[in-house]
Amino acid sequence: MGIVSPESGSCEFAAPPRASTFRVAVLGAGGGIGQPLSLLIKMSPLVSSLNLYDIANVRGIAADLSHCNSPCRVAGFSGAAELARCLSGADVVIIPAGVPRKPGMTRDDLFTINASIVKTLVEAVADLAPTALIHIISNPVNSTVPIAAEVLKQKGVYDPRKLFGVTTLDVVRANTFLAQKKNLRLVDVDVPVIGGHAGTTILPLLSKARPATVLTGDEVEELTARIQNGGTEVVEAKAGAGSATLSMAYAAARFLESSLRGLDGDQEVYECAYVQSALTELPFFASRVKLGRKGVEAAVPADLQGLSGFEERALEALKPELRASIDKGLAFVRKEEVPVLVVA
Ligand SMILES: NC(=O)C1=CN([C@@H]2O[C@H](COP(=O)(O)OP(=O)(O)OC[C@H]3O[C@@H](n4cnc5c(N)ncnc54)[C@H](O)[C@@H]3O)[C@@H](O)[C@H]2O)C=CC1
Ligand SMILES: O=C([O-])CC(=O)C(=O)O
Repeated sequence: MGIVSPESGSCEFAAPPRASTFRVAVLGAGGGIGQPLSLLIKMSPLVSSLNLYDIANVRGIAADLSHCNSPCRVAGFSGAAELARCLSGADVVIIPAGVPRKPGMTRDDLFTINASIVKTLVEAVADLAPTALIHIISNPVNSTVPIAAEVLKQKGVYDPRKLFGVTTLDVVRANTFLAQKKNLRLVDVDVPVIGGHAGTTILPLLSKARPATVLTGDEVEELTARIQNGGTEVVEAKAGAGSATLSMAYAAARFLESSLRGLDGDQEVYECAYVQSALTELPFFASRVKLGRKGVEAAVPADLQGLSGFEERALEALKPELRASIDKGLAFVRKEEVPVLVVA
């Protein structure tokens, strides 16, 4: 629509709308992450339809959000009987359904409950939105992503380019903590984070940070530990009231935006994510990936080349735990005996 400029009286045209808009479903939308994430998605110009699903009642949340005067249409679906309608036509399905940690728990302690939740939800996605991108937030991500992959394989619809464990919060924390430590302009900072999403499997590559930053050995160790323990820092501060929700919603919204830009044909869209990977001997691994029209276009091997000695050692050290978490997820779906996982 043209806009008449009061100064010149001429008719100017607003920037053309983007080529595409997308349909997004959030499963677990009533929770601590689901609600603020849904608000951020409602604000996205790339999203035309937002479907909220939870076993709890989300109709009120949907009604509330729908009053925001952004164009995205919002609908709420509560209870398993409404899941099919929620998923129908989705381009991206985001899954933050499941229980969060309490102080003293590891992410792996959530496996008992969350593995079944993720399995059931991904079975429905496989049946009803088999071509959608799937963003898994539910912990333990190191195992829930292999669970999802195995479910999709058994259903005959697995496309490894479309399944992601959301590790963006690790990058968000790494950027924030490094910028604070070295007094950098936050907007310029970018730290790739590889490996997985639990304790020492989270490996920030500070030697690859942009802008290039000189850090002492002690600074690297201190920053690495803080990034690895970022989740626990929040769990302890919340003292029994859950884990990170607002920063996670922010991170998940960023990852969604990047995924949608990729789907929309934007070039040079990169994010770190936990995906099926051939970068190491581990079948799933978080690294920087290029996002495109079909999801992951390629993993970026360059980040793993020329690591510091500290990073090399940390990478080798994380592999046994990450492999055990992957095997535990796969065994759960294959109904094999679940291997015992020892985590710090
Ligand atoms: N990937 C990451 O970086 C992060 C992952 N998380 C994980 O995200 C998950 C959710 O955390 P919060 O939102 O804080 O928990 P929450 O307990 O506040 O919300 C979870 C929601 O899931 C719903 N839910 C449970 N079972 C369901 C099912 N079968 N179908 C649909 N909805 C279901 C619940 O009703 C609830 O509304 C946890 O597993 C947590 O560990 C949390 C922070 C960061
Ligand atoms: O720590 C947790 O349990 C939640 C999480 O994954 C994070 O904040 O990184």
